[in-house]
Amino acid sequence: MTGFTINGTDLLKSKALNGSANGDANGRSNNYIAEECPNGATSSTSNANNANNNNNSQQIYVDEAEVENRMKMVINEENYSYELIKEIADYFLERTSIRPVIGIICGSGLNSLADHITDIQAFDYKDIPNFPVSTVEGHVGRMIFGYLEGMPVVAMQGRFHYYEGYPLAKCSMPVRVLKLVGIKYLFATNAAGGLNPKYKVGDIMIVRDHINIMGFAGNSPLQGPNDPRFGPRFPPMTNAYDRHLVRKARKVVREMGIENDVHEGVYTCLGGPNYETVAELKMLRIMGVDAVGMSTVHEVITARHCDLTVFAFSLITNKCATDYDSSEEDANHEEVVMVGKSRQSICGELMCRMIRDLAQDIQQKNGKK
Ligand SMILES: O=P(O)(O)O[C@H]1O[C@H](CO)[C@@H](O)[C@H]1O
Ligand SMILES: Nc1nc2[nH]cnc2c(=O)[nH]1
Repeated sequence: MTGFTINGTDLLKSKALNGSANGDANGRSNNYIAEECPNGATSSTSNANNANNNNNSQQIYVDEAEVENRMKMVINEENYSYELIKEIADYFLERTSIRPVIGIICGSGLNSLADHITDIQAFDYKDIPNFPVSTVEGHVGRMIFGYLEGMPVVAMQGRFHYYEGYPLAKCSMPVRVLKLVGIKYLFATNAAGGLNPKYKVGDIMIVRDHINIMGFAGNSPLQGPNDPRFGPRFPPMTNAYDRHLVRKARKVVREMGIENDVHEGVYTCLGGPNYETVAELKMLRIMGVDAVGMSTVHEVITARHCDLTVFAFSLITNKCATDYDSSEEDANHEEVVMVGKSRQSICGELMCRMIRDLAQDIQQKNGKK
């Protein structure tokens, strides 16, 4: 329970005195008074010393047990332990005999990528213990196990975004689940705004690299204690997007005859949910960004940390306006989802051909052993 005193008047005194389950008879011993300092900082002192404090400063009563509970919540939210992630992985392993080699994350409007999977076994996120739920339109919220081009795969129809209120570590926690389920490759897809002036709506950008803008501000999915069972404290990111898979994508795109509509470029993730201002987009372009989204980067960092091989592509769902007189329509999620749906067959074909090619490589490698 928290209480507030303003100018010496205890606004929640009755609650503080009567309602504290953990406090003493006066409901006070486990409480702290946080005093608002003149410079706006907050200092905490045991309320035993302050019970009679009647000065004009603002005071905030904070219940110790409540603080502890909230700290636990924060720690648990942001740092899913290895054991908890293993429990989620085991939930799947106990319910399906499929042992996927590739994990696929379907971007906004790209749920249909999973339609190519056969012999499916599907799990709704809401039924998976300790799993978050999808709250964004265009993200179904289902984990699908099955076979694609003969390869055992698992696809996430729906991902988690920072703007939904999930910390980055929780947004990318499913990648660790998939790692413990056994995948070796992560194929991430997303919808993104095209910042490179050459990109058209409906084009595809093979992600060559990313700029982790949220990381510039110290926000990382790997923040907090490192568990070496997942990976090292300081993982490198120079080969974040596997160069062999990028080369393979180039070949596949040529075979499909779509090379004029496909590019290689740099993706960045902003926190969202708002789209960018013109000034922000100009700055991102100067930095070398080709496509802007609100996902993928933290998933890829988490994937590389646990040594998964990553391939990613963005579907360009809108063109980013970099001048104030631009005739581009304002970015909006309806358009994003609609373009996703209208380009589902080309995106699906790219994904299937990549996986077919990769399956051949794996078979060849295994044959050589
Ligand atoms: O990255 P995905 O999930 O594909 O979706 C992108 O599209 C949505 C905005 O329209 C945001 O969620 C952004 O991240
Ligand atoms: N941040 C961002 N995310 C998107 N997702 C789809 N389009 C966009 C965009 O223009 N900006």
